[in-house]
Amino acid sequence: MAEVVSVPPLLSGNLAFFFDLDGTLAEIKPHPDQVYIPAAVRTLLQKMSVMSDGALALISGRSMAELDKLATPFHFPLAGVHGAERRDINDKTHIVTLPAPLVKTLHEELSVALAALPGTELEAKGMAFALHYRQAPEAEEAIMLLAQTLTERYPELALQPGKCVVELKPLGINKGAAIRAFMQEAPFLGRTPVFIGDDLTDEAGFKQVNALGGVTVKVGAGETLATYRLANVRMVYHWLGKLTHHIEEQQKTETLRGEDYESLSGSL
Ligand SMILES: O=P(O)(O)OC[C@H]1O[C@H](O[C@H]2O[C@H](CO)[C@@H](O)[C@H](O)[C@H]2O)[C@H](O)[C@@H](O)[C@@H]1O
Repeated sequence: MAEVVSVPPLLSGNLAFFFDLDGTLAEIKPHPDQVYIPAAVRTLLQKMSVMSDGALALISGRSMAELDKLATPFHFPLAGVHGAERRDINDKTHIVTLPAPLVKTLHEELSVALAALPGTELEAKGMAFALHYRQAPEAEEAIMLLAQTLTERYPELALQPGKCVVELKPLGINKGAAIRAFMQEAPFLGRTPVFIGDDLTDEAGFKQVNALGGVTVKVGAGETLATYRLANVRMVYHWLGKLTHHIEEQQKTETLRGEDYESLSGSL
């Protein structure tokens, strides 16, 4: 386990940015529908995307449809549902599905089971299901047992715990694999990956980015494989603001140096 020492430095070089959403770019809310990314932060993300030639992607447990709504009016490369859905820089989608009969059976079975646990909520995402218990913390054990039973019964499934949620997702799907896929393609290829996340689902991303020699940042408390830490979502916004300014200044300096070089070569 890497020792988490400090806030991340202001980074330089050719960077590729990967951002988790809930708990990183947006504050955790009582209900998933209440979440938003402040307009100023969305604009900052677009600016960072332009500065990195488009090498910025959102990597989330949410569906891509939800990510697009939350990022509006901007359109970023995306990995949704922990990587089961991916939209690359050319808008090509890469989707991992579960067999339709299994999705139907799971939907029916989970709907009945959660109806018997007041305050819990089922979020159906096509190839994955989130079993929320934020409004019913007393149901945590029952939810976990239900998810474990289903993953044992259906080997196509994997269990993904999170903040007041347990998810069922296709086996082999994780954020690390999604980041690896992006890093094999332009404009991400050859850049240094930076990944910021807050939850257990982000650990696979941290592991992958560490292996690629990148920069990993955990938001909030808890054990992690990330190298750096930011205390909360507000600190993420603050750091992103400073980093964007820093990169902008660096790029201005490089442009000026390039112009100096051109005028010097012209006068020779
Ligand atoms: O990978 P992420 O972008 O962090 O998405 C993880 C899950 O986020 C959502 O649930 C979580 O956030 C909700 C809103 O703050 C909160 O009410 C809930 O308790 C959290 O578990 C989302 O609903 C899930 O689909 C995502 O997988």
